[in-house]
Amino acid sequence: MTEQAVTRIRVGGTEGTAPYDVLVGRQLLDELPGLIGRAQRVAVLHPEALEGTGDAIAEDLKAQGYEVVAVQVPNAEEAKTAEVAAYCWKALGQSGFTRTDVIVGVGGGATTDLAGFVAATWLRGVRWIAVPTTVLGMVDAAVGGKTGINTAEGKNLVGAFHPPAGVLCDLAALESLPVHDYVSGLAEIIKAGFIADPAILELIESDPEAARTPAGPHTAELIERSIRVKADVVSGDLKESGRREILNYGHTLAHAIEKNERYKWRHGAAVSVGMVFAAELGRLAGRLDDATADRHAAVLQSVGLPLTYRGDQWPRLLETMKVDKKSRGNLLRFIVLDGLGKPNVLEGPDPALLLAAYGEVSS
Ligand SMILES: NC(=O)c1ccc[n+]([C@@H]2O[C@H](COP(=O)([O-])OP(=O)(O)OC[C@H]3O[C@@H](n4cnc5c(N)ncnc54)[C@H](O)[C@@H]3O)[C@@H](O)[C@H]2O)c1
Ligand SMILES: O=C(O)C(=O)C[C@@H](O)[C@H](O)[C@H](O)COP(=O)(O)O
Ligand SMILES: [Zn+2]
Repeated sequence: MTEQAVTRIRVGGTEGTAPYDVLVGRQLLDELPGLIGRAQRVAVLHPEALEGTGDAIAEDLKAQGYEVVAVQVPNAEEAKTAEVAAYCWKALGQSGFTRTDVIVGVGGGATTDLAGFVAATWLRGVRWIAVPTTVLGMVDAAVGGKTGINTAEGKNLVGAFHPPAGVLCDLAALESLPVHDYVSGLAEIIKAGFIADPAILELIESDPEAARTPAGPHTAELIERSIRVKADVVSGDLKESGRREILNYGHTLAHAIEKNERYKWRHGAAVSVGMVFAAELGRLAGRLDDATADRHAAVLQSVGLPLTYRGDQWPRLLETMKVDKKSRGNLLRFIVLDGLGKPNVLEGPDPALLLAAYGEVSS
């Protein structure tokens, strides 16, 4: 039997945190005990949709001699609440979970955001390992140490920077992912293309239909390139004091849409609309050329991502955007492009410019 190739991408340890590796390949769960090390207890957090996977990992770890605390959480954004975090803290407390024990988050970005947040807060911080099972989780959410939950007032408003000890991206997991969720993850891949690695856009544009499935010829390359973009950025700026803000491209509007939809829209779908808006904002501000701005809608639409949102919701969206984490006091700040692969900040745009840019995505 030929050995499967595993790609290892290092995320640098900055700001007092340890470096770690993101592994991309197949049959990676054998790596888990090595990352867990000498812990006595391991809490395996997984969503309802991955009950079978969660159970299999738990059984495997028990066979290796660990005491396993299995914690099943709701699917998707329903897991990113203070109530679910409290449920997880209770499970840890009742099992006697100590500072040398380890949390493993298995699932999409919602689950790993929650698992990381529980790890960041339990006993003021325990080790955790991410096992992302969605495209979006692999290329973005599980990498970089942003962890958190939502509140009624907005997306990811409570959280902590708490990098994982390792990230295992087992491409086989993507085979059970519904196409809607698979495509949602492509939005963050396309984001990486626009902000830093245009080769990503070319790969998708060469065969958009194939990009929609894990069987596509470029799946591993798209995932690895996007992880490299994220790893490069967060390695230099863990706590978002500067360059890391570029990863928020399209997110100012996206998070407002998600809140407006009571977190029923997938994050990637909202980011897609948010990037069309940000591209138009860049164009209207005189910073982005027409061809690159138009390329956004073209590539996003080609894979089946949405480009529009309700026109009548603009006043509510604008209100929500004011509590975006990039805002400073009353100053709204957006990431826009000064050209392909040249992200930059646009501060305090004229409200008329924002409204005009919203016209581009308004349905
Ligand atoms: N921390 C970060 O840096 C960061 C980055 C990007 C996104 N995010 C967050 O990630 C979240 C979105 O993540 P997502 O798109 O992965 O969605 P998700 O976690 O909501 O998962 C989508 C659905 O797929 C199910 N699922 C997961 N893996 C599966 C599999 N292999 N087979 C079948 N079903 C599966 C989940 O249970 C859920 O119902 C958002 O909350 C977003 O804010 C965080
Ligand atoms: O890692 C980052 O930094 C990002 O901004 C990546 C985003 O894709 C991600 O959605 C992140 O969770 C948004 O963070 P927030 O600080 O705007 O809540
Ligand atoms: Zn995102």
